[in-house]
Amino acid sequence: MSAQTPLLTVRDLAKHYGGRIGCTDISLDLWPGEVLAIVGESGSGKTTLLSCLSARLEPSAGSVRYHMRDGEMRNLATLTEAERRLLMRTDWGFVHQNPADGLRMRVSAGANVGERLMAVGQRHYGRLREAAGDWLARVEIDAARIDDRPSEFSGGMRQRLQIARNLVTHPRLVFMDEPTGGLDVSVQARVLDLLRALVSDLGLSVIIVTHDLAVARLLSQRIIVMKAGRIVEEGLTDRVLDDPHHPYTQLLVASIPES
Ligand SMILES: Nc1ncnc2c1ncn2[C@@H]1O[C@H](COP(=O)(O)OP(=O)(O)OP(=O)(O)O)[C@@H](O)[C@H]1O
Repeated sequence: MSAQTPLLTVRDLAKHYGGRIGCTDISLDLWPGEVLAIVGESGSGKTTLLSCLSARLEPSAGSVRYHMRDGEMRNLATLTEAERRLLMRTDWGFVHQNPADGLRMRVSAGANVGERLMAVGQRHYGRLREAAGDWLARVEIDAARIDDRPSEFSGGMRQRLQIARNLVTHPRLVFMDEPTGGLDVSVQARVLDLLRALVSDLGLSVIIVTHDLAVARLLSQRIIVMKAGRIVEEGLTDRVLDDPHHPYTQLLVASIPES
């Protein structure tokens, strides 16, 4: 794929809930290998935007186009349900804040990872198990736990398992919704380190929603700041956080506790 072609192109996107604005006037490009953070206070439209970008919610106006593996730029609104599901199971990942939303809690850790591979046609039991074992190791879960269910895992382990389940198919684009939001602070740091290493090793493109500017600083190269459904500022993460131009961003940055 040409480095000159964006992976995702968003133009004049809006989502309304009745008379209420979810998000509006959103235009952006995501480039291959780029990590983009969407930040803003509660109710600013982050989740609405992420849902529209990941084809979970139909926009009220505007377009989201994705550069498919075959090179075609497709408007997500024109995908068939089968095409959309295939994208979600293969080329895309989605890491939820609550691991239970992205895992099957009553099947083993190994099966949680293997299942995504089966969806792309891998059938050989030995190879599925080997790949699952490799991925558990990559997310620092002891191989001896492969037959345990996620319901027997700690919160941090569950989140690492959810990450493994998402990455096993080598997606090109991973959406993340507050991936460390539900974890204890001490556990957050380890999951963040792991995410950062995996994103860089695999050259992933990521769109991450977070209200935590420290998470945005650690993971993202570019940031968009949302307020009342609109983008009020965007730019390179270090620039936006070190030299915020919009008064709202200045307020957000000022509210980070000094560490
Ligand atoms: N299903 C819905 N029905 C009606 N209004 C909604 C719905 N979902 C979101 N909204 C409204 O859209 C706006 C944006 O909400 P959204 O959940 O996208 O914000 P957010 O930035 O993700 O907030 P949080 O950080 O609290 O998750 C809010 O005014 C919200 O009340």
